[in-house]
Amino acid sequence: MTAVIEIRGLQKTYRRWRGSAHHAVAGFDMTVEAGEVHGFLGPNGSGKTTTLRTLLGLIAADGGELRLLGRPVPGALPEVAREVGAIVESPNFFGNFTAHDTLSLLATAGDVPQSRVPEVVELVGLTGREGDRVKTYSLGMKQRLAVASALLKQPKLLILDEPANGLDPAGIREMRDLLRNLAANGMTVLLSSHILGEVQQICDSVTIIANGRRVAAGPVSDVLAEHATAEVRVRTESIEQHQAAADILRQAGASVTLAADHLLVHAVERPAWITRTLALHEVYVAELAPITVDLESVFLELTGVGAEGRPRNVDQPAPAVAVAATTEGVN
Ligand SMILES: Nc1ncnc2c1ncn2[C@@H]1O[C@H](COP(=O)(O)OP(=O)(O)OP(=O)(O)O)[C@@H](O)[C@H]1O
Repeated sequence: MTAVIEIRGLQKTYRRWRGSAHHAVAGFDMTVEAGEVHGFLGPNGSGKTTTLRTLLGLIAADGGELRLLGRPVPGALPEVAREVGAIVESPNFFGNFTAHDTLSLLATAGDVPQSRVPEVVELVGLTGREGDRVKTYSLGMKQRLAVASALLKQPKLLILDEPANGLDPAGIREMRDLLRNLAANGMTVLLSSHILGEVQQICDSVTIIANGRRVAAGPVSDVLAEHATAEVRVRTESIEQHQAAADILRQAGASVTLAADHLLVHAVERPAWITRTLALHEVYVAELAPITVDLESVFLELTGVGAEGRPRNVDQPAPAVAVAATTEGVN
């Protein structure tokens, strides 16, 4: 596979009021392969927008290497910009314009043939509503119009910062279908998001960031498997047997927690072993349920902050301290 986005050792420091330096991104790596939908996750203030803005040349990095579609940026941005569609800041559309007027104007400004307008309207599912004024649109429709505007130039890569922000469940679902549809047509999508259930459903792979450092990366299934707890919830035929069952399993070498109405057996490789071990003592299992791990619990575990104020888990070595802070961040 070919990497469409490569970030190595990215550093960005903002100079704050009274001159204190804030390392918003402190040596960060990310790789997005062609054709995948990649989720970029992190808590508020972890450095997602800073990373995306640096990648798009909207602010300058203080260190590290960035490549888009194999070309170094910001140097090659003039050549690759046409192949990258991005919505990093919420776009403001004129409420009195229709979606068609809006896209037509953007097509003219971007030197894109007008024939592309109905194509993108269809791609984002606005066909039939393109003649309505934007001020009559729901938030979800405005987001889809934003995606349509980013698709005008037929980019190979689409970068979206929090595309589902503020959307209701129906809007989130529409956005999910839209992104999956784009990916099915060969587009690479990078989306930053807080909506972890959605990311788990849409994305092939993820990068998780906390305090400007990467804490996990890889295919969603691998990240989940790495952090799977391999716990099994067990209920026996009668609740009175739970203490006896816990004793049997402990004697056989398992680690067991006794809860009010079930047992939790930790680090189990083969749940069938529990059934067999208990049956040998004539204790029969009524429920045997492996506890599944979801992206939300992994995210909370990985981005949790330890006593010293740093993320508990960082999967990259500590970088050299960022070079002198730039001035974009003065506020
Ligand atoms: N222009 C700026 N000047 C100073 N500090 C900034 C500036 N922009 C961002 N920061 C700080 O850098 C850190 C990273 O911010 P960033 O916006 O990249 O995070 P984020 O992960 O996108 O957060 P959110 O999910 O809330 O949008 C935060 O502590 C933020 O306060």
